Amino acid sequence: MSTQHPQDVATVDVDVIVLGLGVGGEAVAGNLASAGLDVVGVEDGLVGGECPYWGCIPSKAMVYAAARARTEEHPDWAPLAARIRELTADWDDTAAVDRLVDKGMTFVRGAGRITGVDTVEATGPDGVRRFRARHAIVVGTGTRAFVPPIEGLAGTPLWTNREAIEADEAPSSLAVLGGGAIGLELAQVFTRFGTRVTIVENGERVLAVEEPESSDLAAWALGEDGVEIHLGARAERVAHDGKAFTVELSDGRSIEAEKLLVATGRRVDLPGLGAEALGVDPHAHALPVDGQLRVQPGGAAPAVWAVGDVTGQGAFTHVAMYQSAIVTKAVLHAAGRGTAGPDADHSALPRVTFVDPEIGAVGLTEHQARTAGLSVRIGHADLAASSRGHITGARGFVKVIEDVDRGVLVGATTAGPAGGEILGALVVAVRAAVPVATLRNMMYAYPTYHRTIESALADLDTD
Ligand SMILES: Cc1cc2nc3c(=O)[nH]c(=O)nc-3n(C[C@H](O)[C@H](O)[C@H](O)COP(=O)(O)OP(=O)(O)OC[C@H]3O[C@@H](n4cnc5c(N)ncnc54)[C@H](O)[C@@H]3O)c2cc1C
Ligand SMILES: NC(=O)c1ccc[n+]([C@@H]2O[C@H](COP(=O)([O-])OP(=O)(O)OC[C@H]3O[C@@H](n4cnc5c(N)ncnc54)[C@H](O)[C@@H]3O)[C@@H](O)[C@H]2O)c1
Repeated sequence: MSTQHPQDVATVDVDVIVLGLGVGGEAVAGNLASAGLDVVGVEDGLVGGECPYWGCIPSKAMVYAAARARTEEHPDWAPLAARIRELTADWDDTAAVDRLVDKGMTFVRGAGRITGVDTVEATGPDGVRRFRARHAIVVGTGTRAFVPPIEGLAGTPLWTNREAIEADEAPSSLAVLGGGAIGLELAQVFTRFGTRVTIVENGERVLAVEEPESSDLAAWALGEDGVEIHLGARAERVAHDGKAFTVELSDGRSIEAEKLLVATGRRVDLPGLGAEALGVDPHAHALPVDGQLRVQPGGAAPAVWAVGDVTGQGAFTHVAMYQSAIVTKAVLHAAGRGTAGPDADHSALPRVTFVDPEIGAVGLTEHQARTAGLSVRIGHADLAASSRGHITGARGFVKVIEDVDRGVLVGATTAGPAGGEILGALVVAVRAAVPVATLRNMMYAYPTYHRTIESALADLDTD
């Protein structure tokens, strides 16, 4: 550990400082270093962020293994735990750091904090280091699991997504707080490995950000797998006696479980990253950005860009990746290299919740479209009524939302086997504003699940 005093540390001038090297920051830092800029990247945890180590990649490996486990009499967790250790390189980011360093980036392990419109201070194992950016600071600090202030919860050995992903064995029982994407995906994984799972969801339905039909399907599917779901119930008190948790609910019931997974949403840490130094309200839910993803504190815009979850435009890896290309171009332009690129367009945001059956969605839900004041027509079709659904007995549906004034789709849901894959067609339809008339005058291969899109489009007439 260095014994230097922070005030003795000289400030090093660089072209760009990237704060947080998760999905978004890693891509921007790599791109800019490859383009020849002098880039310093500051990362407190693992380079790559949540997605490869505790998010998308290991959780989808779990989903994949759980689909097979469902058909086995005595599913074994050990091979899955080994597979996850392999996929995450045992939670080691050496290869990712080396990739960035090979591109010319200077890597600093430590917690970074913005101290001025162009300065960052990083505190890590090697002490304090200070940097000043000639062209840009890029913030990609992501989100952390939010643990609600429930009596007795703090200080217990609770699980967030991280401990759930790192689990060496499936517990005998698991209580899950929160019926969002994380809670649902992990609940289904563990129940399929023999864990008795109970979900406690504050709201009136699970997966509340999606269509009510999606909530019903997800609740039905998890119920079929044996998951118990308590809706409209708040956890009021939590206790841990050294062996198991007791969760007391607002409706008077209580749940006992060996483990407790808290999946009640995620939060950005604006005070922690020093957002106040930019003139941003540290209590805001995200960094406010313009179309070029430049931070907009309200007054004069500093040369600071944001990428990924911290922008509040959708907490998905594909959002961070999409935004990283826009930020790369914008920073290169600010550095006098190349032309300005187009603004980000988040209107056709795809989401896939990887429960079985998968629930894909893009753009607006029916409720969002109506709230936005659009003149709306809805088309709905059951997968079971399609030829392929008839053959396989699969459950699911396609729902499309038309903006009648423009004659285009503004949102859609594709739920069923491969729902996330079928979604692709409707992401194109929404993003490219393909006229509904054209979508109706095309062929859908027989007998596929995606033919249900054609049936949903035909159903628009009945609305
Ligand atoms: C269980 C789970 C499953 C998910 N599944 C999917 C999925 O299937 N598909 C999908 O699209 N998305 C999924 N996501 C979401 C996805 O992981 C995130 O959207 C994505 O990781 C966001 O990338 P990011 O770069 O914005 O932030 P992050 O990946 O969170 O990375 C931010 C990085 O910044 C670092 N950092 C933070 N503050 C500082 C600081 N002050 N100084 C230095 N470093 C700092 C952190 O250590 C971290 O490494 C999932 C998330 C979870 C938790
Ligand atoms: N497949 C994917 O792409 C994927 C998978 C996992 C996560 N993610 C991303 O991560 C984000 C966060 O996921 P999440 O599931 O943690 O959050 P979420 O915000 O989607 O869901 C949290 C749920 O917890 C409930 N809740 C809040 N406080 C509660 C309490 N005290 N008791 C009981 N319930 C409570 C909320 O009503 C909500 O339904 C997602 O929105 C998504 O962007 C994506």
